[in-house]
Amino acid sequence: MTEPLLRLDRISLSYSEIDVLQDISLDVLPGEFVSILGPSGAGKSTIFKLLTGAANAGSGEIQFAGKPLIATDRPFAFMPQRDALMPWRRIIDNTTLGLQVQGMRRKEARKRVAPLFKEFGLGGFEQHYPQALSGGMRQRAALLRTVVQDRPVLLLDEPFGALDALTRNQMQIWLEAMWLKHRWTIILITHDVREAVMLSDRIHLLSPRPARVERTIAVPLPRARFSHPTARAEAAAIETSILDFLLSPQIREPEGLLP
Ligand SMILES: Nc1ncnc2c1ncn2[C@@H]1O[C@H](COP(=O)(O)OP(=O)(O)OP(=O)(O)O)[C@@H](O)[C@H]1O
Repeated sequence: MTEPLLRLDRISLSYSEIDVLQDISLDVLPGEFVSILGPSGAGKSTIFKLLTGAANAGSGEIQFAGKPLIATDRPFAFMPQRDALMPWRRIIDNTTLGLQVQGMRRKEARKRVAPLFKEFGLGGFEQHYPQALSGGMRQRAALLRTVVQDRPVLLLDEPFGALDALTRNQMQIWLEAMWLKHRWTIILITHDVREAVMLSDRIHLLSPRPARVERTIAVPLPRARFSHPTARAEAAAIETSILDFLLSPQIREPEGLLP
C-alpha cells in the first residue's frame, strides 16, 4: 500500500473562543489530486494556514513523509485565493518572487521560470505588467509562481473562484492536462463541486464549523470525466450526491442563507 505523503491526524484548532477545526484527519498520497469541499466559513483556508505555518494546531499532529512536520520544514507551495500579483512588477518578476524570497538571485530565478512561460500560456507576456493580462492568464501566472518553487505539495485555495464560468472551465481543463503531465501532489480548496469531481482523485467533505471530515469520496473515473463517453454519467451522479450532501439540513449554510 502506498504510504501517505501528508497526514493530518486529529487536528483541532480554535481562535480564542471560536472552535474552527475539530479532529480533522485526512491524508494525501504522493502524486494525488485531493480537494477539500465544505460550507463557507467551515475552516478550509485554516487548514492551509496550518500547513504553511500561519496558524498552530491546538492538538493533533501533521506528518510529512512519515515524520512529524517541524516548523522549519515547509514542503508546501501556496497559491492564495486572489492571484496576489504585484502590479508594479513585470509578469516575469512576479513569477520569480517565490524563488527570490527563498534567496535565489533574480537572474537565476528568471532563467528557471522563462522556459515555462509557453507551457503556462504566457509566452510573449514576460515583460508585461499584470494589468495587461486576462483573469485566466493572471491565475496561470500565479500558478507558475507557485509551481516553480519546486515544493513537494501544491496548496491551491480556490484558484479559479473569481473567473467567469467559461474561463474557469478552460482553466480546469488546462490544470488537469498539466497535472497529468507533471503529476504534482495537489490539495485544492474549492466551492465548485463539479470542479472537485472533474479534477480530484479524492474529495474530503467538511462539516460546518467546527470542521470535521464528514465524508471522503473517491472518484476512480477516467480523466476528462465530464466529456468521457462512459464516465460522464457517473461523474454527474457523484456531483449530484455531493450537492445533496452539502445541501442537507445538517451541512448547509449554518447562518440560514438557504430557505
Ligand atoms: N485570524 C483569525 N482570527 C479569528 N478567527 C478567524 C481567523 N481566521 C479565520 N477565522 C475564522 O475561522 C473560521 C474559518 O475560516 P476559514 O477562512 O478557514 O473558512 P473557509 O472554509 O476557508 O471559508 P470560505 O469558504 O468562506 O473562504 C471563520 O469563522 C473565520 O471567521
